[in-house]
Amino acid sequence: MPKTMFFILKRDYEWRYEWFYRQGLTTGKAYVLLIEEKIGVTSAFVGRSQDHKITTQQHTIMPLPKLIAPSLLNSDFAKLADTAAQMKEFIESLRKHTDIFIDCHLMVTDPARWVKDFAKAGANSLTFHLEAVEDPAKLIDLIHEHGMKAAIGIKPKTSVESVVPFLDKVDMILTVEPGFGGQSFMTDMMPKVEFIRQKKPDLNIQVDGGVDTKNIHIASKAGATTFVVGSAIFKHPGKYEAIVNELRENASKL
Ligand SMILES: O=C(CO)[C@@H](O)[C@H](O)COP(=O)(O)O
Repeated sequence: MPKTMFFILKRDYEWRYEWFYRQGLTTGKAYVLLIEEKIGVTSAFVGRSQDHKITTQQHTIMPLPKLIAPSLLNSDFAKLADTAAQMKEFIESLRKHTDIFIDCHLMVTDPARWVKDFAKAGANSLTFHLEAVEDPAKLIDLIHEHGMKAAIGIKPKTSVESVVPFLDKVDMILTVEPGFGGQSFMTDMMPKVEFIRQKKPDLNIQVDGGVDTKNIHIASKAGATTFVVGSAIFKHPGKYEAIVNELRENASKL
């Protein structure tokens, strides 16, 4: 029996076509019907023709949420931990008080050395720098084996193409020069975000460095979904919640 050809037109970040085939159905010309965006939910109607009769199915595609990730690097807490070992202890003590998702950005030369310790300490995700490891795929597997998500950070001068082989296995972070907070937001890094978003419409892409209420929409429009924010939050003691809410609101304004 010939095949039926389907395709889905999804408008989450960019219009994109997914072609897939099903065995055993009549070959027909596929139609894409209206995409509806209602209350942040995109519905794709997949049309197909079979024996010259068009039927449709509605698929609901939830766009990725926009997440604010406060970075403790530039906060009073950070004074407690200026080495990976101290950071591990800090995570252990933090974990006793909260079940919040903790993403540890390991700006260290031998991240593999810390995987087991940070998993035991209660980290949910480890971000390592592509520039710091010989075999990123092996480290990603090690992080996954310890029950954590894996993310790759790349420095401004590192080409975005260098992470393409790993995009199926990680979240992604694009960052300023690693190691310290308070740097300026790098608008010229946004084409990297757009490049990855085009390749991976459903990948969580983090932007880190100088993000604040005035520029977060730039990163969001480029396709970022998680925003690492340090100074813009922690330089306003007592106003954290209001700032995080404003960040989240501005990230959603596209
Ligand atoms: O993690 C890094 C650099 O490695 C910093 O970019 C911060 O964590 C974010 O700091 P701010 O720029 O928001 O102060």
